[in-house]
Amino acid sequence: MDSLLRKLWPAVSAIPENNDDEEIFSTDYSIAVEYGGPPVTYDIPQVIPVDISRIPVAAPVSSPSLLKNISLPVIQPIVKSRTSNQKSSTVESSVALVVDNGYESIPELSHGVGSSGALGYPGILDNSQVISTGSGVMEVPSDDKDGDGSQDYMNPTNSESTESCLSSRAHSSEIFSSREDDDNNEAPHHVKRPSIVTFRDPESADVIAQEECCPSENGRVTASPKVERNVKKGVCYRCLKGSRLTKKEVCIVCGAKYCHNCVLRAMGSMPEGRKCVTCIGVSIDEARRGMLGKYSTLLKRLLSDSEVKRIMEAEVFCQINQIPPELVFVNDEPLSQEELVLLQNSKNPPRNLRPGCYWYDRVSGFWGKEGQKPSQIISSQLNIGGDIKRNASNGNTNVLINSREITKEELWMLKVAGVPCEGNPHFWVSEDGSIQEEGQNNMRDRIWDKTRTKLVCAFFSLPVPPDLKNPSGVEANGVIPANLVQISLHKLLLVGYNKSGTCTIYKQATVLGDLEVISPAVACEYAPCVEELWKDAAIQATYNRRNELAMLPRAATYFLDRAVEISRADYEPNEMDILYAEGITSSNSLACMEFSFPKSTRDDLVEPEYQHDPSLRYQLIRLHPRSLGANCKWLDMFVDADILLFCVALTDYDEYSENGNGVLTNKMLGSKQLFESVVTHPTFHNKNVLLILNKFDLLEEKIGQAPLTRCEWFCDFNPFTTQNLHNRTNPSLAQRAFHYIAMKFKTLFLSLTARKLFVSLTTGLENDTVDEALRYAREIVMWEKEKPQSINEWSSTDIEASSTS
Ligand SMILES: Nc1nc2c(ncn2[C@@H]2O[C@H](COP(=O)(O)OP(=O)(O)OP(=O)(O)O)[C@@H](O)[C@H]2O)c(=O)[nH]1
Ligand SMILES: [Mg+2]
Repeated sequence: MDSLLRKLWPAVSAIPENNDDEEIFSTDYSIAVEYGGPPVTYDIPQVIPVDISRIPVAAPVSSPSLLKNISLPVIQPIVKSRTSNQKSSTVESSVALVVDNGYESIPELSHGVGSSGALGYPGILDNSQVISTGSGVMEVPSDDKDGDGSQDYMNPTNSESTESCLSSRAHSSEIFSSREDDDNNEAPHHVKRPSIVTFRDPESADVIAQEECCPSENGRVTASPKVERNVKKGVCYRCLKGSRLTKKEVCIVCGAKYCHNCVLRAMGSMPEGRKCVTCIGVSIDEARRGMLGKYSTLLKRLLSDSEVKRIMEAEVFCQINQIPPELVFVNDEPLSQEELVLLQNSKNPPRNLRPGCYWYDRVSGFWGKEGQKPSQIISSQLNIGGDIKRNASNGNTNVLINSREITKEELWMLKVAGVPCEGNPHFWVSEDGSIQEEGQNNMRDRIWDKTRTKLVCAFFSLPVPPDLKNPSGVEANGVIPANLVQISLHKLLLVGYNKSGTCTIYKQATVLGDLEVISPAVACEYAPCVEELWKDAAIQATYNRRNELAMLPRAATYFLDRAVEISRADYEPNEMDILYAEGITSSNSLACMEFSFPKSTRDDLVEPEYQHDPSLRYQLIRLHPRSLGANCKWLDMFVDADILLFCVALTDYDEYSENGNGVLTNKMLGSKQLFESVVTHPTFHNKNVLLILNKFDLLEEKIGQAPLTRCEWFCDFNPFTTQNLHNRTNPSLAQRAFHYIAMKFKTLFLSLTARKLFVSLTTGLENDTVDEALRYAREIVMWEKEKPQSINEWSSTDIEASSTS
């Protein structure tokens, strides 16, 4: 209820910033490793068979612009040998075809053992075919009739025409052979194995892409090529030029990024969408599934609309890019192809389905990620997956719905719907929301019939039946009635020690031109709900005892008396309203505002899944530490927060605050203590935390006069030994101090939670820095949503934050 009331309060604003030079900040490639689930395990077969029919055939290249850019192919099998003194079952040699695409000079093969020689090829290609043969063991594919290590489709006699060669091979590559040398002649299973294939872009002498291959039962190559980042961050993976600011297109398989000049050369005609030619025929990286079909401005600049459309269609619909059914687990069982088709073609299929573990209540249609509350109500009665388990959503309420123990949020929803939940009942809920207690005959009202149920669902991000969002089934002018739309909010909870700057950050956010504050629209949407809520007897009884509510700001009563009037669309604040609003939102307990990120030029710098999405809304909730209550008990209210933003003033190290008993506490130690209490609170178990180190401008002024060692926690700070400042040649004392403090918090966080802490640097008085920090928070939230769940068959991707430059 408290959160409902909070929602009614007027909003204000905020800001953070981001230091992008340090690895600990926005661009932190180790994130993927840390959050990427259990180690990936692969079974590597002794020989990966070659099936020429699987080599993708590109659509005919009809476009002059494509022809101009992709030119002609060079296909290079590379033999990679490994020393035999590696552990048993290492790969002795492996061969891959690498396709180049130019008339340009033939690169040297600095990797791989072997000699190179020309291959026959018609006309212009005669001298541009290079094949290297290995001294290691090399399996000659059955198609290789001449035994030269190449497949004979490259032979002129097998080529129908130059153009068909171009269209089918300029964009294709295939692993055609590999062999393992195992002491026992037997490959051990479920061990992480060395990469068996090295792909190499002949023009990028320093860029190596490695692939871990796993042909699955259905013949699909579920390999996850990985690009070794032995190049400078931000540069193009082909020409090695540019910076993070250079617009780039990303391969949906291996994550290689190519600049404007190289993208078409590296990706060819893209018969399966945006993949390096060496990645064609390989399943996409599941962490990039969200990118499918979302093209970038870079592509649009290079190609015509129809070409972009064709590529995007291929990317979305081609077989190899579809979700592998065996990677979708429903109630602990992997789906078959038929079950996946059934699920995806049902009337209400899961949105954005990704490989992962889900639970499905086929009686009510509730659907969610394993261990989490329901996220959607999909079609019921689908015969897919196994039987639902009691602990499917990790509920701990002793209340069951259709044999599943429900979560705390669902219990609140039932209570608001007027369902008595005493005595650990087991309810049966059908698709239309009719609810019945087990062993009782009395069928209750449908839980969705009450407006307040929908309101609670919106607040706790619980799903409502799709029909409720549009009962008529017809969209009036394409617009769904606003008050019935379930709002999907990402909640950012901002907490910090006294005077750390949370209030300033919050206010910066509401004046910040980079955010679209959408509170007025929200107020209109919720007007009918507010009215119903305000009339509710329980609310009125609570409100009548407002003198006992220490957390309720006095000024709030001014507005709550007029809650209905204020929530109306035609409400206009008078001067008194504006004055009182200031009293609510300044430093008092709690304030929240909703916003979205408008499209920004910076979007072009990041991968599509992190770009502008107008349908996504964010809520910034600023909570004062004195509102946390004993043992931070009020943090329970924020169980649905997506991320915690913890603000620390960098200047606190030599400042003291006095408690009610006159005891002085070092503010940095006070901040540390609050940090420990908040991040170890069960509410934030497994939630991401972004540490905002604020007041950097003041630190720069102060650090010269007041050494950091004045705080006992920082007693070992030695500005001359602080490492890890990467390429920064001459960091200032303040920068060293900041880095040191960040590391202290990171180490502390790791010791408390065994997780990784994200860090951002702000000067709360500067808009840009707050904007950067909020965008960084968004990326962390999005990444968390996108990342595949704990299945071992693929690796998660890294993120490159938009805020880096
Ligand atoms: N120079 C500078 N001043 C800042 C910065 N951030 C906040 N301040 C100032 O620090 C003081 C405290 O900031 P608040 O935003 O009120 O801090 P708070 O976290 O809301 O703390 P409470 O007042 O206890 O609620 C204010 O005077 C701000 O103007 C910053 O980055 N640089
Ligand atoms: Mg304040």
